[in-house]
Amino acid sequence: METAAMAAAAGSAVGVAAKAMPKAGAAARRDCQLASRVSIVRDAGLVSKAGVRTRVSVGARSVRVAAVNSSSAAVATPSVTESEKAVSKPTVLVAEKLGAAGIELLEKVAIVDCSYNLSNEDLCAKISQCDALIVRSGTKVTKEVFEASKGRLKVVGRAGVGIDNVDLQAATEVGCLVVNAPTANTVAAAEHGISLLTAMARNVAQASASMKAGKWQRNKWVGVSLVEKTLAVMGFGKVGSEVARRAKGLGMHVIAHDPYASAERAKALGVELVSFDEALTRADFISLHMPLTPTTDKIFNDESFGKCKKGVRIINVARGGVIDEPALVRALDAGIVAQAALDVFTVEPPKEGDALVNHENVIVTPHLGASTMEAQEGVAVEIAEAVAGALAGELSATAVNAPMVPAEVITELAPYVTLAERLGRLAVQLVSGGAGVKQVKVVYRSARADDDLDTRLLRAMITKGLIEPVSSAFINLVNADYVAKQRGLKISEERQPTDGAIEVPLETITVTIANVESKFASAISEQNGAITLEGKVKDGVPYLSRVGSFSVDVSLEDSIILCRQVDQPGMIGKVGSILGQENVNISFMSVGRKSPRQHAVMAIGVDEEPSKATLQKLGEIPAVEEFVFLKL
Ligand SMILES: NC(=O)c1ccc[n+]([C@@H]2O[C@H](COP(=O)([O-])OP(=O)(O)OC[C@H]3O[C@@H](n4cnc5c(N)ncnc54)[C@H](O)[C@@H]3O)[C@@H](O)[C@H]2O)c1
Ligand SMILES: O=C(O)[C@H](O)COP(=O)(O)O
Repeated sequence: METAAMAAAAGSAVGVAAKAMPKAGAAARRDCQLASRVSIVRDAGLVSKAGVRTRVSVGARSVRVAAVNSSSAAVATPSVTESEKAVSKPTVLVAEKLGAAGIELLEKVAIVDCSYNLSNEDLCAKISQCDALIVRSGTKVTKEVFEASKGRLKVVGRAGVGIDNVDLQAATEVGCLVVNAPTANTVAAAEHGISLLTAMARNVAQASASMKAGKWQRNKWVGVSLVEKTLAVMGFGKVGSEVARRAKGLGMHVIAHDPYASAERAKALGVELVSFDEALTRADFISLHMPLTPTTDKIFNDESFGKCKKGVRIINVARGGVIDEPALVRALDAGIVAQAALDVFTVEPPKEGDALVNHENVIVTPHLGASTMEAQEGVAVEIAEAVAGALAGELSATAVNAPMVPAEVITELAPYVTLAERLGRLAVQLVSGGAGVKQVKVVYRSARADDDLDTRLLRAMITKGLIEPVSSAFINLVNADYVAKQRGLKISEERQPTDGAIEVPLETITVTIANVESKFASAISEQNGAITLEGKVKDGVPYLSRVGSFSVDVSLEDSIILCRQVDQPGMIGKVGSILGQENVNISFMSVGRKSPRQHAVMAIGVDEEPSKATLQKLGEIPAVEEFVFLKL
């Protein structure tokens, strides 16, 4: 159950249980989590009794057989037996060519539909049948695509680094996790940068073309040397630092500009970090390796070219959009930029007759930076593992739009995550009428230092618990804060230090909802005037420990009835016999009172939902002052 909540928090496969898992590498780790994965489907209607969980059909979500497109470039149509086996597998749409090793890995856990070159219209038509989508840089995953998925799409995998072709905001809004493959093509991109640098300096492309045209122009294609020249690496991240390392090997002086780079890492590579302007004024060669962001959009423009050394040479294997392309044409024509070597373009492919592509001092490649056999196999495996992991309920290490929560934190917090969701779920059911829930305060009592307790998962799950029972929203770690904000729900968190053992992450979690009325008045605390529920974890099981001002002790595994009564002998028997008459099994019962024979709150865990008539009979017991049934 814990993992069900966490999987949902991770934005992963709610309603998706992948049964056949591979046994090797990271996939084998997932195999060990089979039980957890099965529990993932609980939110989608899993029946759970006595610790035995069974997958039940939840409409179209649980039964999926490949809806394969006969026009697909690669289609694996399952045989009848395979289809049967595949019944509970998620569907992954691979929309751009992916290495075979990645496809094989995915096929072990999913129905894989490889449909390349889909138009936006075709992608939108297909996407509502898919749990995951894998793309490279050629597919625009727009808001329209997320809307067309109608909530089914849970993961977008970008088989590469740049995620500028994915609308992250739209993904986050619908709770779709976006993961990328940030490392496997680093060396390929760096090598391509160096290829372009050397090819440009020695006019390799032009000389080759001229010779193939029957010419022998030894004087025309005299190049420039690299040794002792200054190379400015703009963006000293993974690719940039690999380019720097290689350029040092060519005898170049390497400087770098990167507002976020570590000076120590630069020093270790013998690279001097400089300002943007200094990089421009000192460089003989400029190699671009920053992401395309609102800040870097057209950062190379008339003004910046104007600051460059006359005759500078530019290499771009990052993103076309970081260069104002008409400004580069002007700088080339003016001789400010002597040459440019470009792998990436603002619009890909560029329009026919594009002035930059056709400029005589420009060499071009069609976005080939990541295109080596080795990189593509690596990227395919990296993204397949990330997508399969996300579908299996793991929090991904390469998530782009969700906070990273280390695996050990997830394991340790598992029962608290369940507790958090259930407290939220119970608290919202206690609200009556009117204004709605706007202000929620969560108090964590813990002996841990602030930086030793990551509460993001807990907050997301409280949000899930608060919102899901009263709306059609699907909440997970990806979109919890966004959805809360959209709904005007303000969740504040407070840490209260205790003297307890630091081995225990949390002693209690308290959820309070202020400025609302309650359908169970005793849930309003005398202390703060707000609906107040406190919970704790005992032996790995979440418990409700306080309702309003009353202490209770009831495990949060089943639905509960809260009942305020005048404390007197025989109450437990009366309640028990009314529930027993309707065959409602009581799993747990506790009575909290402030003093004998005064008001008391009875919390009763029930395996079945009592009928209205039965609840009414409880209410008719003379000593019962109020009661409420809360569903978990
Ligand atoms: N042509 C290709 O096929 C190809 C292949 C791989 C990567 N790329 C692109 O190369 C770029 C770098 O990839 P990476 O894997 O090294 O990413 P990375 O995140 O490791 O590095 C990017 C670096 O740019 C820095 N940066 C951010 N804003 C900056 C700014 N305004 N000025 C200077 N630096 C800034 C960041 O601090 C970071 O260090 C990305 O745009 C990626 O999409 C292209
Ligand atoms: O960002 C990247 O990883 C590169 O631009 C590679 O893109 P590609 O996967 O489309 O080759």
